[in-house]
Amino acid sequence: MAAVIEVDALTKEFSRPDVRPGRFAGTRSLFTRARKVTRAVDGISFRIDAGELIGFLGPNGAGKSTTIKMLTGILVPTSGTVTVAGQVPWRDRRQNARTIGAVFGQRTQLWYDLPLRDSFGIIRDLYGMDAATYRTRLGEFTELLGLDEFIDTPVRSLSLGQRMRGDLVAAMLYAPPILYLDEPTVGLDVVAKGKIREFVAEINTRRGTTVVLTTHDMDDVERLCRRVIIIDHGVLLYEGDLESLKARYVTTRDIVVHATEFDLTSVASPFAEVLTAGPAKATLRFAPATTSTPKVVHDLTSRYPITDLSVLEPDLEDVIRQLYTERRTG
Ligand SMILES: Nc1ncnc2c1ncn2[C@@H]1O[C@H](COP(=O)(O)OP(=O)(O)OP(=O)(O)O)[C@@H](O)[C@H]1O
Repeated sequence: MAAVIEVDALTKEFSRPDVRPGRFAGTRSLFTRARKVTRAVDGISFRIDAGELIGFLGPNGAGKSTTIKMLTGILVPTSGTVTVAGQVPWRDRRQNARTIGAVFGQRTQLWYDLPLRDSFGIIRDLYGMDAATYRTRLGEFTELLGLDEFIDTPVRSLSLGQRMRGDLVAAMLYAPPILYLDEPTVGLDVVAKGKIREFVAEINTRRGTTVVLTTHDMDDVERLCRRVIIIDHGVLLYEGDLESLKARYVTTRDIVVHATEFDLTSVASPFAEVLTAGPAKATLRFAPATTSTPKVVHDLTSRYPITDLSVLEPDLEDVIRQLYTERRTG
C-alpha cells in the first residue's frame, strides 16, 4: 500500500509573551522580550496508507488537534515535513481542500440558519458537482444516516446527533479521498453513535476513503480501527496494530467458568491461577505468553463438567493507561 499521509519529525511550538505575576505584572511584557514556548508537537513521524481507518489517540493536551491542524493546512509547522496525497497542506490549500473532508465534533461547519438541504446545495456549487452525482450521493448518504426526518430543519434547531450526521454528509459530499474526524461521537447517545460508526465503516470499506479518527471513546476504536497512533506530550508513543498493542501490554488473561451440577469451589489447574471460586462460578488467570487459551480451556473442560466458559477480552482503556504510565515513569 502507498502512504497517503507522511509525517516526518513534525514539530509545532506556540510562543506567547511570558507575563509574570509581580508588582509590574501588567507592564512587564511591554519591556522584556521573554516569551514562553509550548512545544505542542515534538518531532513525531508516522505514515498512513491509502484506505486505512486509523485511530489517532492521546490524553487531553497530547497534541492531537495541533497535529490534525497541520495535516489539514490550518497551522504551519515550526519544523519537520507533512505530505498529504503528495501535497504540502498549508502551501497547497486550495488543492488540499478538495483532497480532504473534516468534521470537528465540537463545532459545525454548516450554515446555522439554513436547513441541511440548503447547506448541501451550497457545497455542491462550491465544489462544482454535477447534478446527477450530487443526487446519487446525497440519496445514498441520506439513507445510510437516516437524514430524511430532519433534512429540511434549520441547523440551529437540530440535536447534536442530527447535526453531527449533517456535518459528516457535508464533509463527504464531494468524495474527498481523506477524511479527518475529530471526536465525532462525543456527547452522542448510543443510537447516534452507532449510526455514525456504521457510516464511517461504510465509506472506508466501500469507497476506500482514508479515515483519521481522533477519539477518547475506546468503543469507537475497538469497533473501527485496526491500527492506531498514540501520542502524549507531543511525542509518539505507539504506531501499529491494536492487537499487537494489546498483546504487548496484556500479560494475563482471565477465564470465567460456570457449572450447574458440580461444585467449583475447589477448582484448580496447572496452567492457571484461581482468582475466585464459588459453587457455580470460578475465575482463573493465565499468562498467554506461556500458555495458550485452548490449552487452559481443554484442561478445564476435560476435568470438570463445565456448562459455560468465557475468556475476558483485555480492556483497551487499561492497555492505554498502562502505556501512558510506563512512559511517564520510565
Ligand atoms: N494556539 C495555542 N497557543 C498556545 N498553546 C497552545 C495552542 N494550541 C494548543 N496549545 C497547547 O498545545 C498543547 C497540545 O494541545 P492540543 O489541543 O493539540 O491537544 P489535544 O491532544 O488535541 O487535546 P484534547 O484531547 O484536550 O483536545 C496543549 O498544552 C495546549 O495547551
